[in-house]
Amino acid sequence: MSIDIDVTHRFGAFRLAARFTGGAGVTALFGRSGSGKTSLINIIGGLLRPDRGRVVIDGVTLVDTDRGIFVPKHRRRLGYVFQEARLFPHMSVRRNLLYGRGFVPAGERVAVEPIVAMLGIGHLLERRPAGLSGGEKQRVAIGRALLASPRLLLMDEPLAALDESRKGEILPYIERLRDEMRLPIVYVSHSVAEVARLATTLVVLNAGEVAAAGPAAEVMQRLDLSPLTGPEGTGAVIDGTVAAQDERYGLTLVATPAGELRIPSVAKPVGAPVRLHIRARDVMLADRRPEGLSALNIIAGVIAEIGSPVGAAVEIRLDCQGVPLVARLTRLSLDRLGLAPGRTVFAVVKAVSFLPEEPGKREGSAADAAD
Ligand SMILES: Nc1ncnc2c1ncn2[C@@H]1O[C@H](COP(=O)(O)OP(=O)(O)OP(=O)(O)O)[C@@H](O)[C@H]1O
Repeated sequence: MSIDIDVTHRFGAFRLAARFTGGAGVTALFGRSGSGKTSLINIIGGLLRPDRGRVVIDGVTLVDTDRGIFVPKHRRRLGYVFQEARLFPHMSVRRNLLYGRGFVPAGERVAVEPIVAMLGIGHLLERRPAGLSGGEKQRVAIGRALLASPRLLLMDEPLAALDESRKGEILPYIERLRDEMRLPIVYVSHSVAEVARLATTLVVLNAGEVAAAGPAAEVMQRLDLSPLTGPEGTGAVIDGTVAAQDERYGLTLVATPAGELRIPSVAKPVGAPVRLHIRARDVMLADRRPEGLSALNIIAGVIAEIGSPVGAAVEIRLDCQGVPLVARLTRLSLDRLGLAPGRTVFAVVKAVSFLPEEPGKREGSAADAAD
């Protein structure tokens, strides 16, 4: 699977000039409001015809302005999920689901039952959209998109209209599309927590241009991007696997190349992949291995980079056996500890800082009072 985009488009004073490649998994388009995310996903979906450029999905050219190619949207075999579910109010959930399927050639239709089961919407089939919760509507919208047998799913802020607990309800389903159905997804978001959890490839947009694009873990740790992600956004993404469950204390041990980390329990079997997002503000540094701390995770690492100070704060990127970690300290602490690139330090991360299964709650500080 490959996504190959190189387009320019002008709306008055705004100029979109974006070039990036994506592949399997989730390609997240991330950026502030007005950075061009929706314009870009609309160009991929065929809702917007770019002034110039090319859109090639899996070797199939959908747009090539030089060659006069513009495949209309209904012939692109793409699924679209918007911020609002946009279901037909007069139709039952079942008829909504089957709507897009009618346009798919008989031999290429996917079975309805597994998708209904995967999204947990079997009990809703005879209901009308008006009676459904926001999260249920979005699951139906995802089902309708999947039943159109798309080769790529486009999701434009699919969680933005939902409250925090509904977001947490939908995210595991999107992960299942990515991991079990292996459906490539282009996902627009301005939420760092969502991107950290879902993205395989991360494309950061700024004022219509691509500021960075690449594997999510690599892009997330870049200190030079923190003006775009905001102080809440900087952090590291670590991919690990479940090593053990500590049921007595409600913790999960996650194996990473930097060592085992303890996080609040996740309901996954031993060996299952787990992605951890550790925000820079949740990481403290010590110049020797601390003792007698309540924090459960102490990770040794070497200072790889010290970012440019912003006000009192400075961000520091560590290399912990190949695993990145970003810490935000005051400039005062940096000087007091005499930190410099190449020095070995110990990062202290409270177990509750991880909360990998509930990214919606990560935005706040609900967990900050505990260890
Ligand atoms: N149809 C249009 N006509 C004129 N200007 C437009 C049109 N669509 C988008 N724009 C402008 O293009 C810029 C990028 O908009 P776009 O919706 O792509 O950004 P975005 O990153 O998706 O923002 P948001 O997160 O707020 O949805 C904005 O300045 C917007 O006002």
